[in-house]
Amino acid sequence: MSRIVLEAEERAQVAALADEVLSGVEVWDPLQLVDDVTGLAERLPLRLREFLVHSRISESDITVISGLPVDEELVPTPIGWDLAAKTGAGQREELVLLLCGAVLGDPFGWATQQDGRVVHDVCPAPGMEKSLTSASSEVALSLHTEDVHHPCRGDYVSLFCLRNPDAVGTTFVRIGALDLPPDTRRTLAEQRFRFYPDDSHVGAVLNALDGNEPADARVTDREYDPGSAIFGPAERPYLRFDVDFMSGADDDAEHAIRTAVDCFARSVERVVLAPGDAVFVDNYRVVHGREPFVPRYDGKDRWLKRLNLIRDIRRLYAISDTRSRIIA
Ligand SMILES: NC(=[NH2+])NCCC[C@H](N)C(=O)O
Ligand SMILES: O=C(O)CCC(=O)C(=O)O
Ligand SMILES: [Fe+2]
Repeated sequence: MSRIVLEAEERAQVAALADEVLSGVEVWDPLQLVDDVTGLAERLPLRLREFLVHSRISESDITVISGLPVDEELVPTPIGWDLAAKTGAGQREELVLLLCGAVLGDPFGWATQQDGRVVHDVCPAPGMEKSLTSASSEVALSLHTEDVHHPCRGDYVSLFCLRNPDAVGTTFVRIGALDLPPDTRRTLAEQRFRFYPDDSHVGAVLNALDGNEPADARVTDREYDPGSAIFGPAERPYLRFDVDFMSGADDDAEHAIRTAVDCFARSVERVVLAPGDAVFVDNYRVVHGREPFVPRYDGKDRWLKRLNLIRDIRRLYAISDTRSRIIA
């Protein structure tokens, strides 16, 4: 994990940049700003930019910025992402995340997720306590690759912490730390797996199931080509994994999934994000999840902003028929 802690002066510089940009926009819409943030990010503190560029080039597994500005008069935590969207809660924080993220990659979103927004809210929602989505609380969010089903899933998933009063941990397994038996590793590297949209993708799954069925019971409106769970350079491989939304083609492949899950449990690390911390998780090198917690619904709940980043937005344009940052 690589970490930078901003000095007070650097924090003030980021806040001033964000305030200046915000004062020039009439209606806050991150999608309108997204073409500009890469240029604006040139005005972040030099030490921060150098740190992020180095992270990108070295493929740092987990990159943390501490000491980013969070509004001292931050509004209460919205009760669910849809309320956050409706009220426009945490706009300056969305912009701060966009500015930092733009140094690592190009921001994009999903038409099927959180109403097609570019910046998401991660906060607990009533009725979702035991769901398999980021709005859950009482159950652990299993270790996953973000948006495991899609070839254009993010190179990074980034999380900016606005509140975390109960010190709930975000969990990680770095593929470099995984001690997989050789035969399991070999099986995972074969194209014997299918990956499905997770339950946060509304409309991507035709029959919403209750989460207890095997992943391949999720009948969808598109074909899911078999792929491998481990791929890329042998000396520095990539991982694609979400036990809740993948299936193996045969008994051996299913067994490899279960063995990998057991190995994850032995290599899991945790980071407790504090307000002002942003983490950029390399979505090819690391699976991430979250510990369970008790939701409050009193305005003081844990609250993160989330942003997906792809290293080159053209990978997305190339498989689309419109030039959009929102994957249909
Ligand atoms: N194993 C899982 N629960 N995967 C889904 C992860 C949560 C999903 N990314 C969301 O935004 O809600
Ligand atoms: O809440 C967290 O710490 C992680 C949530 C997560 O995995 C996500 O929002 O994709
Ligand atoms: Fe996630």
